[in-house]
Amino acid sequence: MLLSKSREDPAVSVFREYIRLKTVHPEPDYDGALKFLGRISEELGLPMKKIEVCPGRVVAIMTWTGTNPSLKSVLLNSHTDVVPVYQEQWKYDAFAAVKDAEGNIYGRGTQDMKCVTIQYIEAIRRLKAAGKRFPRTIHLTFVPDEEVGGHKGMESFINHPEFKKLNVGFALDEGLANPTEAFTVFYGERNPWWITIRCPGSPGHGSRFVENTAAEKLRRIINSFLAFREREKQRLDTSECFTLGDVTTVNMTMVHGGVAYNVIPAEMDVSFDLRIPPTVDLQEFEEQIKAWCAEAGEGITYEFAQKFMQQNTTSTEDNNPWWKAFSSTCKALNMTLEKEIFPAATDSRFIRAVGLPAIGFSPMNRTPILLHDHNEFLNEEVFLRGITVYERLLPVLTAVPAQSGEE
Ligand code: MET
Ligand SMILES: [Zn+2]
Ligand SMILES: [Zn+2]
Repeated sequence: MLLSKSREDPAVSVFREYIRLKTVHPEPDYDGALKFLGRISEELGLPMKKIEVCPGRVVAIMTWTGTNPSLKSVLLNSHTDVVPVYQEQWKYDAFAAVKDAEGNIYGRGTQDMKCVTIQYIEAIRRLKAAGKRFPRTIHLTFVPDEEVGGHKGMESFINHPEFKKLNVGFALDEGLANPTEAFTVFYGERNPWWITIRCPGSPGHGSRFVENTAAEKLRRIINSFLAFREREKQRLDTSECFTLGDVTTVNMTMVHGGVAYNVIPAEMDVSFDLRIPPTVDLQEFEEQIKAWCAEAGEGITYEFAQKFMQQNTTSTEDNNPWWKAFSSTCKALNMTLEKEIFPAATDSRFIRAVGLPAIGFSPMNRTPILLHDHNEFLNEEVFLRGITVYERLLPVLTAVPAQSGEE
């Protein structure tokens, strides 16, 4: 036991230390994360800037200045927060970073996305130790609140003057594990729409056939949305080439209404989580929602809690120098890439929304997709291989020749 512990790669120990920080919602220990990152910045000899983009919400930026700092930079983004756990469903404490005999490290954030944060850091540690310098500057950004929508995190930061100062040319952010030998890369995302539909109706005594009730309208709304859900599911199930990112998902996630068993309510509300691929015409889609509301009865209104409207995707053509740099390095490492639309949402959507290219990539092959799930884990060998991947990617990405518009 002692022997195996003493043999652990120091990068794995740093990863496990980071997993132990409870940056978990609803009250993430962001101070703990900033302290940890501050120490790393000293170890690496890279300056770290802290920008409070909203009260209590700090973005940390570590910078490795290039030999030609007027060129656009490469951004390595990661979020520091993680989603809550159902501890009773876990094999081990979700914040203990237990490593089992096979080298699987268990913990919330092992896949989403504390692995990537430490892989960036450890790749840079190795490159610095080898005395390397690169033409383009590398910025590492560590952002809060991705898991609660990014409003007080990347969405605020992207509009901050400090973000403009970074002069970003290309960004890497998180992706997903892949259970096969291949690695998945994401060049776009589905748009999250969170909608609540309010169905007003005539109230009355629970013993009567009242006309125009909220519940009848609610039922029609639910039927329309869930029938559409079924059609989209069919489309995914019957297609050879579609992945989840290519169809629209609809899930009914909340229902509210009613005051007593025997009072017909004056209003009932239903909420849906919709994820819409970038190929869908969003105006048309909203018209469809309006039509469902109109068909379901009088007075129905809707409201969005989240309505992302940007549909930019990042080029994965070989004539794009960033993609070429990324994909040719992966090829040289004998990695097979599967290009997909990200089925959920990440901070990349804010980066792409301001017109910058961003690739979602977490180098985890031979790994089941367990983000947000019980017993999230990552094998230490897969983790260590990922460091090597970034160690190879960074010199190539930071040596992409100046493009037109760059001096
Ligand atoms: N990453 C989380 C998700 O996809 C939160 C993003 S906000 C839509 O649900
Ligand atoms: Zn994530
Ligand atoms: Zn997540």
